[in-house]
Amino acid sequence: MASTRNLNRFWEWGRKIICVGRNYADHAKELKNAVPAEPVLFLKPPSAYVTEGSSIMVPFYSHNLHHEVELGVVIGKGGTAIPQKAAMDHIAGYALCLDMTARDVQDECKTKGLPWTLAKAFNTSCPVSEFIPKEKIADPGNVKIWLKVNDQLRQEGNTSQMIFSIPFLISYISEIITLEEGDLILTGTPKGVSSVQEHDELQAGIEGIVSMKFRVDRPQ
Ligand SMILES: O=C([O-])CC(=O)C(=O)O
Ligand SMILES: [Mg+2]
Repeated sequence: MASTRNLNRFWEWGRKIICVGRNYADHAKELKNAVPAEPVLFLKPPSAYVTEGSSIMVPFYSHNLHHEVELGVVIGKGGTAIPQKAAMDHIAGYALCLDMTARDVQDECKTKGLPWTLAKAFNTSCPVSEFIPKEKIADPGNVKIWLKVNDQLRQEGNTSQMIFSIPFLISYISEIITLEEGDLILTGTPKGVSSVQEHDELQAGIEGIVSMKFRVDRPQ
């Protein structure tokens, strides 16, 4: 039976957020990481979601919070081991997303060989735009995404630069982690990641499709 829940507010569903790392060679290189032969995956909990009107909070244990602008894919039809040729049928739509990252904490985790949870999964680490129905993006493998901090352009990339395509990612991920309606896949960030401070204003967009604004705050 079709679900009666509204995917327009997919962030309220409490489903998985699966993130792909190092999916743009220029970003892998700027952080001195090898270009991966297989997708790098990590998770954020649904408590990481924040929508426009609320602030991104700097975690109290970090002094180097980075923005990463990414195209998000919202799953409309679940599945396990989805073949690449059927992958696009499982998409309900898209959202512009930020993979907020406590870079100092991530660097420490990398050095110690520890998981990235504290660096990537804290409250407000996943700001999202409004839901973009699938029909509004004819080719998700060719859209321009950008991000400005206080009106200065920091990131600009095209999803055509992804190492692993959206159909490949859906197929690869679903073989390991069953995808469910309402799940979100973050497809990785292009180069230009940088530090944000309390009171900064972040603006990001998918050219011609959507834009969004978030303020950065620090808990008192
Ligand atoms: O922390 C990182 O650089 C990995 C990542 O999320 C990305 O490439 O989007
Ligand atoms: Mg990322």
